[in-house]
Amino acid sequence: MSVKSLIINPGSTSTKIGVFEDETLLFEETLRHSTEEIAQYASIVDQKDFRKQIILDLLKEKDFDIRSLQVIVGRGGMLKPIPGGTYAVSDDLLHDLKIGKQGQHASNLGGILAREIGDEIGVPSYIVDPVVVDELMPIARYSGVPELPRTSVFHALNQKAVAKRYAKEKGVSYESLNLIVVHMGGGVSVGAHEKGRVIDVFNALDGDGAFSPERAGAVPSGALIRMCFSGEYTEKEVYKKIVGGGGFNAYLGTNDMRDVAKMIDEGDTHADEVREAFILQVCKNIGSMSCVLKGKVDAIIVTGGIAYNKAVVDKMEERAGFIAPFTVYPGEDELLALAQGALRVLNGEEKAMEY
Ligand SMILES: Nc1ncnc2c1ncn2[C@@H]1O[C@H](COP(=O)(O)OP(=O)(O)O)[C@@H](O)[C@H]1O
Ligand SMILES: CCCC(=O)OP(=O)(O)O
Repeated sequence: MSVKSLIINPGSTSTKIGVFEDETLLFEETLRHSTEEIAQYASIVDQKDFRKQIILDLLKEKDFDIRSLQVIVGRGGMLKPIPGGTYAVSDDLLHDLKIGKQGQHASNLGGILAREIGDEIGVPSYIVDPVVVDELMPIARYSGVPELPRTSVFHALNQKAVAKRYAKEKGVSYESLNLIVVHMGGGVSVGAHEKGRVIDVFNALDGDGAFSPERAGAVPSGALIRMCFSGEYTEKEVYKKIVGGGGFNAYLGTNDMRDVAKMIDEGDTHADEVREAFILQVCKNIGSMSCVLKGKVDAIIVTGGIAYNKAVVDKMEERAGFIAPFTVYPGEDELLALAQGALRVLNGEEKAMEY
């Protein structure tokens, strides 16, 4: 019997929704959220009803009977560090998504909404390869301050999905390759995949990588400490400068790279410089990961929404193409990867992981 699934993928700048029958996509929709729209809500959990309504409206518009679904699958969020896999949204897992065990990010809403809608219609809910999948090698955890270890927070689902897609296209196994995967979405993550494990990654949320449409990435630590203790800002205000209001938002007032491209086309030299700085930072992250892989890099895979921007990708290749050949998969394979994760469990190919 075939399985109909509803897939919910909340990102920082979008909500992506898909309905599948087994692995066949019946319909999908991506709704983009401007900074102003998101700013109306004090916290991620406060966005729940707004994002739920978008999903229910889409199903209604498609005249789709929600009761014909057998499973709801959400993108997994800021749980404790865990191995990759498919997890049922248990009470413990739901609790950790609600409190944001490792922090606040839109992906926390994936599991919360999957469980809420699943419970309403009496079907199971799952998350797959959440953003906290942790395969770091021990030495990658060192930051220089023992109380502040580096952590694995990244686009695990899509990084793994595109790496496996690349391996399949080359007719080899993911476990035989060394890859650098660059995901450029609302956040940016650059991961070193060594023989099927992400042994090092720049944390995409509030970590040490490149700036992104809405995040600061690494900032000078002394200056940040002085800002924190200046008395001019609350903790929440400083955090907002790092996550939400950082990066392109801070420099240009938009989280949408298409706006940035338009500004540049219209002759805005400041916008052009900001974009060049972004490209430089991402390429410096790629260079770092080439050392993690000791120079043995089979390919650099570029993905995420910003990978649709040819000018950005061409300039990146100009700077970092000497390391390894580039392969570009614009957007992401997350909806299908989520559907497949649940199907593997429902078809008995894999056991659901225990949280
Ligand atoms: N077709 C496109 N061309 C250029 N930039 C795009 C395109 N589609 C999305 N983007 C940009 O990609 C970023 C969002 O990427 P995405 O992976 O969809 O984000 P998220 O899932 O984190 O919300 C935004 O800055 C958006 O403007
Ligand atoms: C929290 C890590 C994943 C991430 O940054 O996702 P978005 O780009 O969708 O915000």
